[in-house]
Amino acid sequence: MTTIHPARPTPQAAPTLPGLRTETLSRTYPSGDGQVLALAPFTHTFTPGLTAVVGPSGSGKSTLLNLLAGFDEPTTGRVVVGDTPLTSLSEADRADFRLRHYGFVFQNHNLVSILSAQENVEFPLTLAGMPARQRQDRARELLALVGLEARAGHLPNQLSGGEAQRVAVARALAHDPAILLADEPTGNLDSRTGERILGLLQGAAATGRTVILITHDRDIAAQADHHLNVKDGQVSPED
Ligand SMILES: Nc1ncnc2c1ncn2[C@@H]1O[C@H](COP(=O)(O)OP(=O)(O)OP(=O)(O)O)[C@@H](O)[C@H]1O
Repeated sequence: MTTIHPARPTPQAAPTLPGLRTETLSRTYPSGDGQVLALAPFTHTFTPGLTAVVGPSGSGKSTLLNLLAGFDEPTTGRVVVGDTPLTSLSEADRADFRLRHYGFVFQNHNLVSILSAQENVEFPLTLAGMPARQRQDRARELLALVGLEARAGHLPNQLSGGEAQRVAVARALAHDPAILLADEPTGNLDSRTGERILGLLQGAAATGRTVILITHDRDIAAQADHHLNVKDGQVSPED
C-alpha cells in the first residue's frame, strides 16, 4: 500500500504539535427516569500517530469523539489539548480553538454542494482569514496530495464517493491541524478506496499529528499505530 505523506511535512512539526489527553472524562445522558452511562470515566494521553477506536454499535465511540472535539459537554472530567483545557473554554473560544487545531472527516464527506473541490478545500482557510492567493496555492497543494488536482473545478456531485472523501481529507488538513478526528471515513467506500483514505490518514499521522479514527472495519483498524476498544461505555487501550 502506498502511504501518501501530506504536503509540508514540516520536520519541526512533530515535537511542537499540542498533544491531546482526557482526565476522568465521562458522559451520562438522561434516559426516561434514569441515566445512560455513555462513557465511563476515561483518563488517557493520546500518543501522536493513528489511533483506531473500535467497538460495537452503541458502545460510546461517537460520544467519545464528540467530547474530544468539544462538541459535547462532559458530565465529569476534561479534555486538554497542549496546555489548553478545551472543556473549560466558552463555546465561542472552543469553536475558534477547533478551527485552528482540529480537522474533521465524517462518513459522509459533508462537502459544500455548491462549491468546487478547490473551494471546499479553501473553505476553512477562508474562515481563518488567509489571503486568497495563499489559500488557493495551499488548496492546490492539498488536492495534489490526495491525487485530485485534475478535479479541482468539479462540484461534489461530479466526484465519485472516494474522490469526494479525498477532498474531505484535503479540506481537513488544509490548516495543518494538530488533531484529526475521523468518524467512519471509509464506511461508505469499497475496500481499495478505503485503503487509500487510510493511507492519507497514516500520512497525516506520520508528521506528528494525533489522528483518531472510529472504524467498524477490523482490517483498517489493524493498520493503526494504537488501538482503543470501547464496550458499554468503557474504553480500554490495547497497547
Ligand atoms: N443525546 C443522547 N441522549 C441519550 N442517549 C444517548 C445520546 N447520545 C448517545 N446516547 C446513548 O449513549 C450510548 C453510546 O452512544 P454512541 O452514539 O456514543 O455509540 P457509538 O459507539 O458511536 O454507536 P454507533 O457505532 O452505532 O455509531 C448509546 O446507548 C446511546 O443510545
